[in-house]
Amino acid sequence: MITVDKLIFEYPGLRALDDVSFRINQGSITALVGPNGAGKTTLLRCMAALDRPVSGTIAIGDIDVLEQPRECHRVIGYLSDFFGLYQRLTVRQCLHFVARAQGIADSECPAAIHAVCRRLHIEDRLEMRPGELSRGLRQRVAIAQAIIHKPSLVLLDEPASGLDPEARHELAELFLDLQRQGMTLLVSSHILAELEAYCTDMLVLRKGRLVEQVAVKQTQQHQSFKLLLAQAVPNLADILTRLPEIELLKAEHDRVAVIQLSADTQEQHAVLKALLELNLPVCEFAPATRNLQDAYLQTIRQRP
Ligand SMILES: Nc1ncnc2c1ncn2[C@@H]1O[C@H](COP(=O)(O)OP(=O)(O)OP(=O)(O)O)[C@@H](O)[C@H]1O
Repeated sequence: MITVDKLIFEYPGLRALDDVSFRINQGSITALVGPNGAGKTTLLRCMAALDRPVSGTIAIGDIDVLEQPRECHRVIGYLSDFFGLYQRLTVRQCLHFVARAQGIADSECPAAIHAVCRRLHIEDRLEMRPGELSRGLRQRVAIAQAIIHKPSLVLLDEPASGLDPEARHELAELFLDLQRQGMTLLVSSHILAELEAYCTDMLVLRKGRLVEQVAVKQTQQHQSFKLLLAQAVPNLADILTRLPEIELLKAEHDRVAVIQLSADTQEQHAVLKALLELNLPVCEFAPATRNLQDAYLQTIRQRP
């Protein structure tokens, strides 16, 4: 569990983080979103023990980040929004340097480099210098540097910026792979459409304040379904609320509804059968995915 409590950070004359509190579950992938200047980079830097807040606490498991910055660096991986790579070193030398700096024994470095390069599909670039690589490959080397010591929490600031759609897709796959290995990820990004593919949670920052924390993925026991009728049926909401297996979340114009059902597919089939037996002209009955971009825009517009 990562806990941030009542965090305040100030640059001279500017409060960049104002009483920010949240919790992140282990094994989650959380999107950190918000308009330019909202405080995302500042928050990530504080969590990485690179900047010191005025007040508040940050805990990564049982490590107090402000009190134990060195211990914190051992368990986190951090990718800065404007990362740099040593231009005169080869990829292998860059990774060896970072591995040693992270305290990996010299004799264990080749195995650590091999493992991380295999995961990031850059094994064939080890003897090249960063200047000879495309932006997407340089990004991979930078991520390899950030995770070579197998951190439990990875903080990534705008990792997808400047990447083409294919590279962004591969990045999403990589994040899911890291999650499967047991890592927790906090990813700041403006590309909301893609965050949806891998995020379990979303934190929305605005003007230094946390305005929303959303669980993006549905719970295991229940699933939201969208129901669309070919034509309107009077009192649709009343008809649906009478069915015991359904929890009505939303009904509009007697024609569209969002309902919550059991995640059990047999029970979902039984509900569809019951709807048809009521002679409802169902033309769409499908899982309703929560649109991250809509949720974000709604949040940002709602708050003054
Ligand atoms: N070194 C600094 N000195 C003074 N003010 C700063 C400094 N760095 C950031 N700020 C200000 O702090 C606020 C938060 O900046 P931050 O970079 O954390 O936002 P952000 O959400 O990451 O923005 P973006 O999406 O544009 O990267 C902004 O108003 C910014 O101008």
